[in-house]
Amino acid sequence: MLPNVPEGAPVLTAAAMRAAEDRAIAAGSSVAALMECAGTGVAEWVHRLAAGSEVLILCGPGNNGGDGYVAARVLASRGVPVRVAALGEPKTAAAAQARAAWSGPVEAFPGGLADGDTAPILVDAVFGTGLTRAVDDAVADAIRLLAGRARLSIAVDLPSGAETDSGGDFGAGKLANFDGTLALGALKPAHVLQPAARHCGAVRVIDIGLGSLDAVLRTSPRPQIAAPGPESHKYTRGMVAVVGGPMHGASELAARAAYRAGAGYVLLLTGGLPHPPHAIVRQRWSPDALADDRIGAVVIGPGLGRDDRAREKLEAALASDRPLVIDGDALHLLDGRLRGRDAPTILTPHAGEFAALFGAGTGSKIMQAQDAARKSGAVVVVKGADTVIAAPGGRVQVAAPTSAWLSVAGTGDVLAGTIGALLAQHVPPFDAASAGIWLHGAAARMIDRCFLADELADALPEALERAR
Ligand SMILES: NC(=O)C1=CN([C@@H]2O[C@H](COP(=O)(O)OP(=O)(O)OC[C@H]3O[C@@H](n4cnc5c(N)ncnc54)[C@H](O)[C@@H]3O)[C@@H](O)[C@H]2O)[C@@H](O)CC1
Ligand SMILES: [K+]
Repeated sequence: MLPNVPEGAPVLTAAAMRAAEDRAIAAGSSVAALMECAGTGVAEWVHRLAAGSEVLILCGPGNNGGDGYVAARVLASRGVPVRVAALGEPKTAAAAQARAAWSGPVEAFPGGLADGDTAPILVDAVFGTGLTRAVDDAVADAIRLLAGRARLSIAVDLPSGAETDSGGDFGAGKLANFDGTLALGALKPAHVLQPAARHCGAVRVIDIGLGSLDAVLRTSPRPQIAAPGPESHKYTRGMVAVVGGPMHGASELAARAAYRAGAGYVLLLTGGLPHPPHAIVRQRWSPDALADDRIGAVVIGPGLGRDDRAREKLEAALASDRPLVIDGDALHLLDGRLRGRDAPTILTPHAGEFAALFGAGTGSKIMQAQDAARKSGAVVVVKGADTVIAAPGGRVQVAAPTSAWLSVAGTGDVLAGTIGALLAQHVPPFDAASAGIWLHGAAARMIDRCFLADELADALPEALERAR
């Protein structure tokens, strides 16, 4: 049930890590001291997890390899059987010092390891944040093979071959799958962005003495959502209007999710005959349908359609001064029409909708989301297995990876309704988006597999129970 990366944690790029390292050194530390901390921290985790089994540590030529030599020395001093295999001699002074302090043999990697060789515990300290180009095929293949054969595989800082800042895979499909990754000092984008994130396994951060870290990017925190009090009534709990269209199911799901996420009153503007759940108030759409100033948020897009009538509804929603969640079909009709809108606006595109709206951008998903938020003036939620939330002012979060079972029809509609409920309760838009994604992810993890979007909506109250 635990998310596999720490919540609310700073995420630093390779350059930001180097800057933090420089600050620590200026304050009296040294690369060797940081490496000693890192390697000792790795050894402590491995010692605990290895439970006496033999450990094979693969060391690269840079400081990631240096961490590996330190870990080997510390593990051996604690009586753990350790083997070290290295990709050449160390190229940095700190790594050479760590290598010199390792008194055991060093096997050649990958060539020196006999075919079929392995150890129950495999530690990858080949490359970390210093990797700037693709890893040789023979090296990538050997890491993948050894990690696959091991009972437990652990990456030091990053799976070797991961691109630190974009979460890309330098090896183009050759990254090994690890059971765990020990992030040194702080998370990096590759721990949360795909495809690298899925290769990390459970990520834990090791404190290496860098002090407090200031980062623009963080993982989404667990939200704190207050329960209603004695003074609450249906309108203070938040009134959500869902503007529907020809695909009734989608707007029904958004409306249901809004209630399940705590809204006090949900109005579904599609019309039609009454049917369960009767708590959803169904009305026909009219141009002045959004004039009720008790409406705290409008959700538009799920099941809206893309015809002239849909355009007319979107036009009215954009012209209103209500906070808006714009999703699905409505994103396809936007055409840059957000300019000049003062009320809070949240856009929730998936990758395809994002590209259609903002074009095929360059840079990491994080940078593209920040750019889109700046250009549109809206909070932009770029959905996916690595959902990024960006605000126009530059604030940005990545949600912890959640259940891949969310890849089913209707879950996006549930998310739009969930965010709508929080927005209607006057949660600021960035926080509403962040908390909505957290609730949605937590609900998915709780119901586990093969769920219907309706069931996801119905699991939101249990997720809310954990958001206190
Ligand atoms: N930044 C920090 O604060 C700290 C970093 N530490 C460790 O240092 C790592 C970064 O160390 P480095 O910058 O030395 O870099 P790495 O150890 O990640 O790798 C760089 C080395 O690999 C070589 N290299 C790069 N791409 C290659 C390729 N495709 N094929 C073959 N060789 C390649 C480089 O020439 C260099 O020798 C971190 O990931 C972490 O493990 C820790 O030791 C201590 C503190
Ligand atoms: K590594």
